[in-house]
Amino acid sequence: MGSTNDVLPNGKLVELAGMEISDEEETTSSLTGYHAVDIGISDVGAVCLTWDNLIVTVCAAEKSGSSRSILEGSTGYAHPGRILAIMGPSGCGKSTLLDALAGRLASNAQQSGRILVNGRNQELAFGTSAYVTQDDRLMTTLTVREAVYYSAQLQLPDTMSKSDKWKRAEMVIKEMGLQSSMDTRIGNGGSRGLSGGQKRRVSICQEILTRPWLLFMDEPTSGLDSAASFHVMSRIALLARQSGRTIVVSVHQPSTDVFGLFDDLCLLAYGKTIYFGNAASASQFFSESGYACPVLKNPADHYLKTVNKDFEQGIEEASAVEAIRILVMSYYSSDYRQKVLKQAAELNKKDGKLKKGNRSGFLNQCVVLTKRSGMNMFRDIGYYRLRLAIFFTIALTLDALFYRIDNTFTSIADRVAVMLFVSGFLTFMSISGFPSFVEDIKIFERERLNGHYGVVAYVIGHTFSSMPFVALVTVIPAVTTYFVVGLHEGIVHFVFFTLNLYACMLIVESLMMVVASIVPNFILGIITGAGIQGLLMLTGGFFRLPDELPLPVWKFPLYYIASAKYTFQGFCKNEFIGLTFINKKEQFPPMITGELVLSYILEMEVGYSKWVDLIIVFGMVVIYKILFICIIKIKEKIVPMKRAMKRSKALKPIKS
Ligand SMILES: Nc1ncnc2c1ncn2[C@@H]1O[C@H](COP(=O)(O)OP(=O)(O)OP(=O)(O)O)[C@@H](O)[C@H]1O
Repeated sequence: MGSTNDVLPNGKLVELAGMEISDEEETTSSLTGYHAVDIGISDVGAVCLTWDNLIVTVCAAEKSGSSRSILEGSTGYAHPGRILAIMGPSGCGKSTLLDALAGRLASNAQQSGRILVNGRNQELAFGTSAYVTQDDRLMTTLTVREAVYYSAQLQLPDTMSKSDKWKRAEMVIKEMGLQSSMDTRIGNGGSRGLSGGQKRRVSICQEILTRPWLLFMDEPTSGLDSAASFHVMSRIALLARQSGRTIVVSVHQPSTDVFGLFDDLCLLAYGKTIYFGNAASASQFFSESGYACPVLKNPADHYLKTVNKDFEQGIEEASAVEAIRILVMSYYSSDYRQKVLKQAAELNKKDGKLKKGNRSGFLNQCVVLTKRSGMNMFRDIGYYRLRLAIFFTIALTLDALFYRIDNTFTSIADRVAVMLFVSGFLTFMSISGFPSFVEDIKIFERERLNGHYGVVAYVIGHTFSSMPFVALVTVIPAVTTYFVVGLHEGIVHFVFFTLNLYACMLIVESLMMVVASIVPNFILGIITGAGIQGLLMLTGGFFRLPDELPLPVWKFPLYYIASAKYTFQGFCKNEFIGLTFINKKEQFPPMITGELVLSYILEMEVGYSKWVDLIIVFGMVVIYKILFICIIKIKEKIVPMKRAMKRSKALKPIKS
């Protein structure tokens, strides 16, 4: 069986995955006798992670309030310079353990027990650790080179030159064996690009760029063949051993070679700890417990097969249940567990505040995010290109239906219809960009949690990158419609019409951003966003005139905060003020001015200029952006606070 010692014989110069590790970089731990880089916690950022009696439960059925146990009192540690592998059958709680350690448990999960980082109860989110999650949230329109290089620009400090960032990006791409796919787009279901295993490696590239001191990886080898798995894991092993990084990985089915790269092993079965300790000693533990690994069999396969009861029935299932029971009991009464407790206690003595890595500056992040987001919007057909084509087609249809409207009484209804359609329906259709935006938000959440950049930089990047595209989907329909339909003549009127339409688009975009921050699911988000839009349009003062709106709720405050009120009002003021309409039917007066149409027929507030309406709408855009930032910040503050409260409760002495 491969072991750490096979790979890194003490006192020898060894070659691992093409790179050298010298004996000077290794010392032997006084406690367990293994080879690890002895890192002085206070000098550098090395991270010792320990956890004690970690219990995680989730609400099984929210109404009944019953909960299900996912982790049942896990105790262990992750040591600088070593790889800890978490193994176990599917659904045994590997990801849950990683999430709990990384401070990322789902909101319906309850956690108790103690997690200490360098001997302290401190949070692990936002830049203090990196986490390669199981789902690869990548910008699918970018090539491998672009994705990793943008990541390098976002994460690596400004003191590093651009060429060095390029070199680092290329180096990690090569380390992950992606050099032949450098210029392939990542792709997704619609546009085929990289394979699942290649995407996995791009995710890893992005997280190891900065050489994080603590790295969590959920199934880093899923989708990879055994050779690729070995190469990927050996690079990660090298990262741990050469520079004292602490690495925790969950793995499903490692080959013998890959298993040989693990230093420590946490073997779980249905939430219970079967074994924790030196990976190489697991074989001995299984033998001592009566489940010896047959000769020439992959030990990882043997361990997993022994404790998997998912596919067994009757007597076989009972034997797996029995094996789990015996192994759990055997482990809890063994020296292996005593060693773990001792090692964890030793690691907890090393007191050190967690340091955030030195990252790229705010301005640089804004510029890089603007460029990256702009490129994504340009390449993603769903973001703006399809919308532009549809808006153009609709603009042509408006031309055909309202071609050169005249100045008669009947044109009043025509003009109102055009204004309503433009301010209502065209902007309503801006919701169609929401799915692309939700994908964007998911990437933001991953990168934000890993501390790549902050929410303000993201909002600035997204806003600036979208502005030219929004301008394009505004100007093209505006030019196509305005003159052919024959709306109010004059360049100033046209400019106002275009600016107001631009503001309409921006406000829907900003509103949808807020919706996405609360409902980050594109089907639920579209329903919610469309509902809010519909509500704001209905109360905007056209479908029911302002004086007819029920006073509570619909008039105060909805009518006054509905952007549709100001956009529609702005369009109508721009259109009607200064025009006179001629009557050709005898029962009506011979003419009526646009001002009278606004104040008596449409009951609009004509006491102030259309420019004020426009400024109010732009002000609302800013308010929505600030609201988005606040929601993200509040979520970021409240979730860790809740966890800290749960943890401090759990810090009460644990009964043995
Ligand atoms: N937030 C949650 N709410 C409800 N159930 C959950 C939650 N998180 C995890 N679980 C359940 O806990 C169990 C363990 O899940 P987890 O993802 O940790 O397993 P795993 O060992 O990583 O599985 P796999 O190897 O298949 O990824 C599963 O049955 C899962 O359905």
